[in-house]
Amino acid sequence: MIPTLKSLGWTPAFARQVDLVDEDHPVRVTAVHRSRLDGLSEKGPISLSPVGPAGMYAVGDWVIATGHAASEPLERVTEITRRAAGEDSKPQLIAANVDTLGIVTSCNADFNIARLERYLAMCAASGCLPLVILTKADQSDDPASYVKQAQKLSTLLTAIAINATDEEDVARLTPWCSDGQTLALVGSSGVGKTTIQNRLTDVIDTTQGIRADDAKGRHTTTNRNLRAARAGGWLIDTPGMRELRLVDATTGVDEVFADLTELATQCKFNDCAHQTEPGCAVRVAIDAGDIDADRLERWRKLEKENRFNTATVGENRGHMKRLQKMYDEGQARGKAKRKF
Ligand SMILES: Nc1nc2c(ncn2[C@@H]2O[C@H](COP(=O)(O)OP(=O)(O)OP(=O)(O)O)[C@@H](O)[C@H]2O)c(=O)[nH]1
Ligand SMILES: [Zn+2]
Repeated sequence: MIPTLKSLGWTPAFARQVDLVDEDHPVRVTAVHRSRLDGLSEKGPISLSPVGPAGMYAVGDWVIATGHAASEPLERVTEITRRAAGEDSKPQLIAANVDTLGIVTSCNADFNIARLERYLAMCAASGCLPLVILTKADQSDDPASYVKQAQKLSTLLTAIAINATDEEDVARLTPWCSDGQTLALVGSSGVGKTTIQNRLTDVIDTTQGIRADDAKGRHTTTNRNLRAARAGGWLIDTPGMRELRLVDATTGVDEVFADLTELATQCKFNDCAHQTEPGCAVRVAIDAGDIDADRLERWRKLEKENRFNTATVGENRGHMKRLQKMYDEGQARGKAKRKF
């Protein structure tokens, strides 16, 4: 089935970035290879050559195709990044334009508030809406208590308890993957991500390919990374998606711990560490039982980790920027005709 632009997730936020002329048409990136992009447009699957290093694109990006040349990615609505594997901390793009981040955990020992907060901070930094999916509800005596605990973490999030092996239960997730909506799932191994994805999409065999036209002839592209949901939306599932770490989430941490950051503004000292300082509003709230001391500890830990990650990533980003500038200067070809 050939999708429409709207069903691919094209919105006014992207439309207003470009003036389409002649043969130009928007393409959603479905896979990023070393020197080639797979995409899907109103005309069907297409293979594109990137305008710069392939690393500047992510699954879910929108580009403008002129023939088989891709423009640089249009400005993203959301952006999920992580630190690359190993100890160097280059930020790595995982996915773009994901509307909802499904944070999957189970109604059992996997359920862990600190981990949820970490994912929520990352979600807030990416710009996605958080959806907490509590699986294995069928194996818990009291799934509602897990929903309650998760819901307490943020008014922005929706928490749902399901049995991921039950078709009807999983169907409750369709509002987040219908009408061109893009959903991505994160969570520990074994919590049920694959089970959910297979029920939301028709393609069980993830290696199944679709045919695509290419300048060099016909070849096979796989739709493994951006999978069509039965309900009319999309699921992003990339290897990187499965192993996310907190990066550049300063705003995210502040958002998840808004109650604490708000309180901290009332401390007597600007640089209050909320330990033994006089006039500490946070300690007063803890002593009064309004705030959990553990929560303060988790906040400290996340802030510290995030500060460290952001510093090293920032250094790398400067390097990436210089590299990009070189590419930009060398290649004026096939760029999107942006209005601004
Ligand atoms: N009873 C029950 N079993 C579930 C549920 N969700 C997942 N499972 C089972 O848990 C096992 C692991 O599920 P997966 O979907 O493979 O988990 P995953 O998150 O994709 O794991 P990774 O691929 O390792 O990241 C499978 O045997 C599922 O059938 C649930 O809600 N209820
Ligand atoms: Zn304080």
